Amino acid sequence: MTMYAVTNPATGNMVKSFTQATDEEIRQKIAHAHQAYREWRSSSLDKRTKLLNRVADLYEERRDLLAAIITREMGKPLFQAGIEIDIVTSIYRYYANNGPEFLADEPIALDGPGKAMIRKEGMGVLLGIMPWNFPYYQVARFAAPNIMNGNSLLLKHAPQCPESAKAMEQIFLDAGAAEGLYINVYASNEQTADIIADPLVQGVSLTGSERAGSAVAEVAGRHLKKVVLELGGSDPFIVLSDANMETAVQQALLGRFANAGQACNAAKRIIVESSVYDEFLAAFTQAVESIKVGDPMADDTFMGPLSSELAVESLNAQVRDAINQGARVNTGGYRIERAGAWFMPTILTGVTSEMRVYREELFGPVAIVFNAEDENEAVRLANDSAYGLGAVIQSTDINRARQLADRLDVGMVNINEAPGSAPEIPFGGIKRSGFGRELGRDGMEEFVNRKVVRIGE
Ligand SMILES: O=CCCCC(=O)O
Repeated sequence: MTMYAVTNPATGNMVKSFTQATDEEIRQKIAHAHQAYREWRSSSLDKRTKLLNRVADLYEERRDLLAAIITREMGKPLFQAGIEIDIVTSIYRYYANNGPEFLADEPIALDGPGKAMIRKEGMGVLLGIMPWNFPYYQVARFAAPNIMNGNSLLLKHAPQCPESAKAMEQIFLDAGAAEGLYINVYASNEQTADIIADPLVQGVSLTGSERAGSAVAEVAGRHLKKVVLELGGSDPFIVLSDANMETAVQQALLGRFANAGQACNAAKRIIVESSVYDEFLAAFTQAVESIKVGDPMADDTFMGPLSSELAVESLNAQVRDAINQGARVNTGGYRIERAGAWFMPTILTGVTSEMRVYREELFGPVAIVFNAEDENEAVRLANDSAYGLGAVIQSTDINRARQLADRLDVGMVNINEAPGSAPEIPFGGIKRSGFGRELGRDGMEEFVNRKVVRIGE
């Protein structure tokens, strides 16, 4: 079986396949990464800043080429792929510019004589396991802070992203990184477990499904390795009675249908206060029906195919289950019959707790809209989920929205903003959405040795 391959989801055709690493090659890669860490851990902060800035330059220079690679790998429209690369560039620059300050010694005020401080050092070789939905961005969130920390990295990307994985490794090499500082590895799940178990590997960061998260955490736990998990979400998007309707509709559309709805923090459950439910639903349906679905290489396409045949089959099964149990389809609701992995932008209403879509993450272009009697009912519905990643609140009364934010069981709340991220803002969730944070200062503190140095008088 060819595990690492590019299959264009717009056509269903396999374009290229890549050879999986042998066990021996993986052992060598780990040893190289460890050797690179031994040198990199004592490199100057100036050298680290220069490397990350050079990486950012190369993302800028190769923007078009890199964008075309992921459009082919996972179907993201070309202009959205370009935006992803711009965000990646800003993440590398953010850590290049702010990393040295985050790594400064922290003096500790002592009650007695002497001096003490926390110094921050790299921990060693880290493994990143990254998904296909934002092939460059997900890697940047892990790579930029950890290269700045003085760690070295092994990257196991999704089997459908071998070409972007290779392009990212090449960028590090071309930017002047020492051989072994950033290594791409085409590994199977079994080999990945062996990498986690290897004594030279100190930690693992995974962005992906709950299934992958619990498999990785289990192996990491057995071998006492630190883990960061950024898993799924079924984020609520709450529209209060005093929301600006135009903003709410526009941000719900972006929040649910950008990247064909394939984002952990997408606005998957739209919960609308009863007094504005009809108005919102009518305007939202009209907006969803105007989404331009088509060739992801074309400039005016907003939504391309889903990432793979498997993705479209799973989504279709969830939607069919809901329809069979009485959910209403306001628009869409079906697989587009043409070669490739296409699904119509869809709105479901009348969803009840017996349906799979009520509890499961919907990783595709399907919005569920709930009618909530009032604010309390909106909070109850929002929190009735095993996930706890993010939430959006739409209201013109900021005090009301802030109070409501305090009642939501999530890691992140956006008020009057579509879900999204920025290099300086920590990203992560609670409950079954995982633990740990990426981005911002918090993202640098996950895999760092906060070494205490105490000096007696
Ligand atoms: O799957 C998670 C993607 C997060 C995208 C974002 O940061 O907005």
